[in-house]
Amino acid sequence: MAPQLDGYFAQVDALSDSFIQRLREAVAIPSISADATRRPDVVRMGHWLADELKKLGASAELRELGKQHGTDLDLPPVVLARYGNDKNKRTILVYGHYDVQPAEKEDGWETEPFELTVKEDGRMLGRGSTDDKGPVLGWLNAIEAHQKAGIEFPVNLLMCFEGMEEYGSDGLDDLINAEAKKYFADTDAVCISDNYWLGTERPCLTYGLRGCNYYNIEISGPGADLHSGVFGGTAQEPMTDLVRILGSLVDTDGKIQIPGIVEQVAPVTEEESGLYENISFTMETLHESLGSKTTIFEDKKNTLMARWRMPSLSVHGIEGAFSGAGAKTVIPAKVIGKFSIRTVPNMEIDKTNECVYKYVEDVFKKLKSKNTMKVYAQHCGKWWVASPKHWNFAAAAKATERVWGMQPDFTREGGSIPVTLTFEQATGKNVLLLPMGSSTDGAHSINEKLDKRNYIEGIKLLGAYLHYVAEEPQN
Ligand SMILES: C[C@H](N)C(=O)N[C@@H](Cc1c[nH]cn1)C(=O)O
Ligand SMILES: [Zn+2]
Ligand SMILES: [Zn+2]
Repeated sequence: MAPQLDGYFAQVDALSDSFIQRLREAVAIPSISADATRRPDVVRMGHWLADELKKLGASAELRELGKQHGTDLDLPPVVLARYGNDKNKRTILVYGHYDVQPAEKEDGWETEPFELTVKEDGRMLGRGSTDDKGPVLGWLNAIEAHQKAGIEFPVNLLMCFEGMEEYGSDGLDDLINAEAKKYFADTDAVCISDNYWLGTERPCLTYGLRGCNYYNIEISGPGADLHSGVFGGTAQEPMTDLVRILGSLVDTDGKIQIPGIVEQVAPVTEEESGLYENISFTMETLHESLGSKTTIFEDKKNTLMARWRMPSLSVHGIEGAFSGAGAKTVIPAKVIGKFSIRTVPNMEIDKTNECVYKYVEDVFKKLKSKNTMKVYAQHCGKWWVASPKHWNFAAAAKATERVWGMQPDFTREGGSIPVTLTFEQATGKNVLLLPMGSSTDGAHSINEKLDKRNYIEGIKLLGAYLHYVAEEPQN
């Protein structure tokens, strides 16, 4: 089956240094979507990607999305591209994102975050290496290896790469819905490479994601930041109110304290209960990727369920608060607390928001503070669960066996890719998540990396998947 694959694999190996160089160039562009001052870099990254695609002979265009919600800031463009237009071939739509999370060397990075550093043990450190520049470039590299090996590309490839995924995919839903019957009209299936293996050895195919509702709690009082020696004890402090509210949202064991949240969660079925034991995941691997043994649960089943099919609430930070080294005796005048809830079936965005607003307002009222409080959702994306019983998954499973020599685990993911559900609903086609990186990659964290082995074998996997897609019979 898929006889040309050996030639393709040999070409990927031969081109591996230039594929790493392509990733180095991409990592060097600090395309941080959450930081407005970096917006020109995000835009530059979109242009760089479109140019790389054009050099490979793809037709690529930059689609503007208008202004960022509630601001005067232009959103970065979406890169839409097509490679191949043969009516006798299947058409696969792939999605990825070219924006990254913020990163500063001072956060504790071993290396400069925006300089790809390849270590002797094969770790390729750099912001965006695994999330999601490595996987996005995987598709481009697969095209190039086919061309250089003189092997016919097995499918038509449609590509949609956005620059706001790490900030709620602002504006993308509208574009996907508008293009469903136009640019994406001949899509037969969708593939997204933007998540991770559960461990470091066994690859996986993913059929579910949690959603994410992201909240701000704004508290203000004094007209300006104050000297705590002069005003401490005389003014009510926004920060004091905020930490009391934030501290009331969730307990030490992750139990969400907001009424009406866990009540929405779908009950565990008997069939589902048996699923977890067969997944290759150990608490030791979790400790390795966590960098500590501070887990809430001691066993695999409860841990996987907590990640995949239960909601969680995380407190992320406080805008406006003193957070530097040393000791600053300031009373901040206005602080914004940030937290999010990862949502699961059958939670609803609006119902969850109502529960959060009511709870936060009640807690604030009980504080009897004279300060002003505002709570609102900054962005919300829905959870997604699909059926892995589809030729799209069958092709990916065969490709995994061919490249990695083992069957993949079928997993769900604790993270969120807000547009997955939009693609499924807008195109009416099956969506598959086919990860490249592993559990120790540290996406969103310091020292984010992609192992060279996962990058190079991952490029082989993406190409092999497309060959098996071309061979797979209709369901
Ligand atoms: C799984 C994916 N690589 C990812 O990191 N997604 C982000 C997206 C996001 C940001 N805000 C809300 N969702 C994530 O899961 O945090
Ligand atoms: Zn991310
Ligand atoms: Zn991502």
